[in-house]
Amino acid sequence: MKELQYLNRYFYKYRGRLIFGLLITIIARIFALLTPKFIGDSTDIVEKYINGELTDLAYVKSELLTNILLILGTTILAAFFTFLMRQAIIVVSRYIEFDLKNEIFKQYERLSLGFYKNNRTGDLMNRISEDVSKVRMYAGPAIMYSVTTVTLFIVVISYMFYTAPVLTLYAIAPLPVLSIAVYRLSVAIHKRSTVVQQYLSKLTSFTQESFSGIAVIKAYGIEGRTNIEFAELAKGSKEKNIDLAKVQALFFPLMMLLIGASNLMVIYVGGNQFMEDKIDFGTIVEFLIYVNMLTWPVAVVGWVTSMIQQAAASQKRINEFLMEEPAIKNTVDKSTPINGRIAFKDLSFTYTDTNITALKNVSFEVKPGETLSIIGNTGSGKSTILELIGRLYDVEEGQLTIDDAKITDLNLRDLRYSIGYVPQDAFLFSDTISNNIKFGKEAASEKEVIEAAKLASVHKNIEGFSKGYDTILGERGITLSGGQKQRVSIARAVIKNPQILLFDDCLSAVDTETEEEILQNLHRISQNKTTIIVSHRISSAKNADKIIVLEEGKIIQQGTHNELVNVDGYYKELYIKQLSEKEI
Ligand SMILES: Nc1ncnc2c1ncn2[C@@H]1O[C@H](COP(=O)(O)OP(=O)(O)OP(=O)(O)O)[C@@H](O)[C@H]1O
Repeated sequence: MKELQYLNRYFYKYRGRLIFGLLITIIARIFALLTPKFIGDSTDIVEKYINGELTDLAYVKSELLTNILLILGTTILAAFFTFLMRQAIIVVSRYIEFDLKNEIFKQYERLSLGFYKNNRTGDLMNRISEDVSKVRMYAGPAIMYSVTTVTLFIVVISYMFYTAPVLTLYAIAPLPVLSIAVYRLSVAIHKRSTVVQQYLSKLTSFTQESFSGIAVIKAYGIEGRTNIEFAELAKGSKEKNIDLAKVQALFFPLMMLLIGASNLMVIYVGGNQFMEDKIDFGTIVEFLIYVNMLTWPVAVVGWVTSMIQQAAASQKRINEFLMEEPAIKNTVDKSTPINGRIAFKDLSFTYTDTNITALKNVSFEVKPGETLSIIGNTGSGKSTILELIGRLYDVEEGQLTIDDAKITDLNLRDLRYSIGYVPQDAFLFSDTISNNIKFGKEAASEKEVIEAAKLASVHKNIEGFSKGYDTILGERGITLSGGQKQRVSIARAVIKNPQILLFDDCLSAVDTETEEEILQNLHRISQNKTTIIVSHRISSAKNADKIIVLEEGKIIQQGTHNELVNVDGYYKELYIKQLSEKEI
C-alpha cells in the first residue's frame, strides 16, 4: 500500500477542499440518519392512537405533520450536503487525476529514446489512462465511501445498540458475510476485467494497425485474412466479456439476498421482542430502515478494499515510470552557446538493447561553414552519427566534442536548440502545414514560414493546395507525397536558423533537379553553419567539403568528391553505377 503514499502530496495540495469535503460528508450522513428516527416516532404515534393510548386526533395529526415536515427537511438537507460532498471530494479526485496525467506526460517527455524502445506504446498509454483512472477511484470514491461508512457505522450502530442491543446483534450478523462476499466478488471482477482490458488493447492495436496499413491490405487483397484474424480476436474478447458479466451478475442478487436475511432477522427477532413488550413497534420500522441503510456501506467495505488494492497496483506501475531517470540528462545549468565545430575521436558505439555495435573507431571533424557528407550502405551507422550529435544517446567509448568541449559538458537545451534535424522518416503532425513548419520556431511570422518553404522548394506545392499553408495534414486532412513530406520537414529545420543542420537521407524521395535546387539553397544559407548530409546518392554528396564513407560502422574512405572518384573503392563504384543509371 506504500505506493499510494505518493499521492499524499496531492492530498496536501488540495487539503482545504478535502477537509471541507470530509466535514460535509459527516454532516450529510447525520442528517440522513435522522429520517428513520422520525419515521419510527410517527409509527409509534399511529400505533398508540390505534391502541387507544392516544385519543386526541388533532394532536396525532399535528405530531404526524411535524414529523413529515422534519423528514422532508432533513432529507432535503441531507441531499444538499451529499451534493456538496460529491462536489468537494469527487472534484478533488478529478484535480488529482489531471495533475497526475500531466506529471506522467511530462516525465514521458523527459525520458530518453532508449526508454521508448524498451516499453510498448500500449503500456505507456495504459499507465496514463487506465492506471490513472484506477488511482482516481482511490483518491475520490474510495475516500468518500470510507468516510460515509465509518460515520454511518459509528452513529447508526451506537444508536441501534442503545435502542435494542439484542435485536442489533441479530440485525447486523449477516453484514460481515456481505462484506467478505463483496470483497471476493470484486477481486474476481477485477481479475476478469483485466483480461477483458487486455483483449480490448489487442483489438484496438489490431484495428489501428489495419487502418494504418489499409493500402497494403487492399493491394495484397488480404481483406479476408484480416477479417478472420479480427473475428478471432473479437470472439476471444466476447467470451472474456461474458465471463465478466457472469460474476458481475452475482453482485446485486447477492446483496439482495443478504439484505433479505437481515430484514428477516429484524422482523423475526423484533417481532418476538415486540410481542414480549420489550420494544416498540416503531423500533422495528426504524431498524428495518437502518439495516437497509447499512447494507450499501457494508458492501462498500468489500468494494473499497478491492478498489484500494487495484489503485495500489496501478500506482506501483505509474511509480515505476515516474521514478525512472532519463538516460540523457542535462548537467549544465549555465548557457553554452554553440558554434558548431564537431569532432568524433576514436568513437565506438553499441546499442545496449540490441548489442549491435553501430560505430567502430570513428574519427572525423567538421568546422562551422563546412558541409560533411556521409555515404554508406544501409545499416552502416550513418543515422547513428547524427543521433549522437543530437545527444539522443550518450557515447561510452571514444570522444565526441562540440567546439572542443565534451558533448556532455554542454547545456542540453542549447545543444538541441542549435540543431536543425531532419530525420529519415519525416514525421508530420495532424495540423496545418504552417504549424508543422513553425514547430521549428513557434513565434515565426508568416513571411518566415514562406521563406523556409521556399528554401526547401516546397512553397509552390503548398500554394497549389486550395487552403495553402492552412491545409491540414494527416488523418483529418490531406496526405502529402513522400517528397513533399521530406521538404516540409526540411523547412521545419531551416526556419530555426540553427547553427548545425543534420539531414538524414531526407532528399531520397525528391527528384534530382529538386534535390539540386534544395542543395543550392542550403549552400547559400549555411555559410557559417555546420551541415551534415547523410545520403545514398552521390548527387547529394558531391559538393560537400568532406565526404566520409561508412561500412559496417567503420570509416573506409574519406576525402572530397574529386579525390574519391579518382581512387578505387566504394565511392568510385557507386559514382560509376549512379552515373550509368542516370544515362540510362
Ligand atoms: N535504436 C536502435 N536500437 C538498436 N539498434 C539500432 C538502433 N538504431 C540502429 N540500430 C542498429 O545499428 C546499426 C546502424 O544503424 P543506422 O540506422 O545508424 O544505419 P544507417 O547507415 O543510417 O542505415 P540506413 O541507411 O538504412 O538508414 C544497424 O545495424 C541497426 O540495426
